[in-house]
Amino acid sequence: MLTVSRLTCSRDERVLFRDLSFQLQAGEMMQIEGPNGAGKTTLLRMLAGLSQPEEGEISWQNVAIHRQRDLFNQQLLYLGHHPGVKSVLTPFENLAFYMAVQGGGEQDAIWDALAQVDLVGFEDVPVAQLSAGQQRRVALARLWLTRAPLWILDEPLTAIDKSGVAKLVALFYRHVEAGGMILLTTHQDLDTQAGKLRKLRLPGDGVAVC
Ligand SMILES: Nc1ncnc2c1ncn2[C@@H]1O[C@H](COP(=O)(O)OP(=O)(O)OP(=O)(O)O)[C@@H](O)[C@H]1O
Repeated sequence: MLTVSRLTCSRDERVLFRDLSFQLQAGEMMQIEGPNGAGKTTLLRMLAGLSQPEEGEISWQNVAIHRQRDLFNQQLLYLGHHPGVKSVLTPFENLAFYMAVQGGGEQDAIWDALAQVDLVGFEDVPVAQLSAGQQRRVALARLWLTRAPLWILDEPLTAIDKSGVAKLVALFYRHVEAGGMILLTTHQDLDTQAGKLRKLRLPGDGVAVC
């Protein structure tokens, strides 16, 4: 369970959110909504432990995340705006590296992940030579490899074509149905399984609405 207690954040003297509190339980997916500049990325980075809140606390399984940094990082998959893959390596090498960091696994799993994101045939091409959408797909392929229960995904559907989006959204719902947790931002409509998606709106004026 991820617990957010009374988080406050301002940028350039503008309050993005104030006293923000919520819990995300196993089996839940929450979409952070709001206009450009409302603070969605800022909030997700904070929840991933990449920046500190001015006030408030973030806990994972009832322990503050800054007190269990390594454990929290093992339980988390964070995908930010940038693909976060090494551009001189190939898709296969990037995913093999990710598997090794996770503690190893079968090569078949890498081929399966490459197939899921339609990159079979491009596995040996340096990432720098792939299109923007393909580079994004290399990063997203980690979702098929990870064992982390908590996914924090900033605009995961950006630059992805229609069939890719459908596959990803199906994976998101499978992950939460299996007891995982997802916090994500997207400007796309995810209401394919209404009732299973919680929403948090950041209007950008400091008053968030759950
Ligand atoms: N490192 C920073 N220093 C100063 N201001 C920042 C910093 N990062 C973000 N901001 C400001 O904080 C506000 C919120 O930015 P953020 O990227 O969180 O918005 P967002 O809701 O994710 O927007 P978008 O939908 O455009 O991605 C913006 O006004 C931005 O200029």
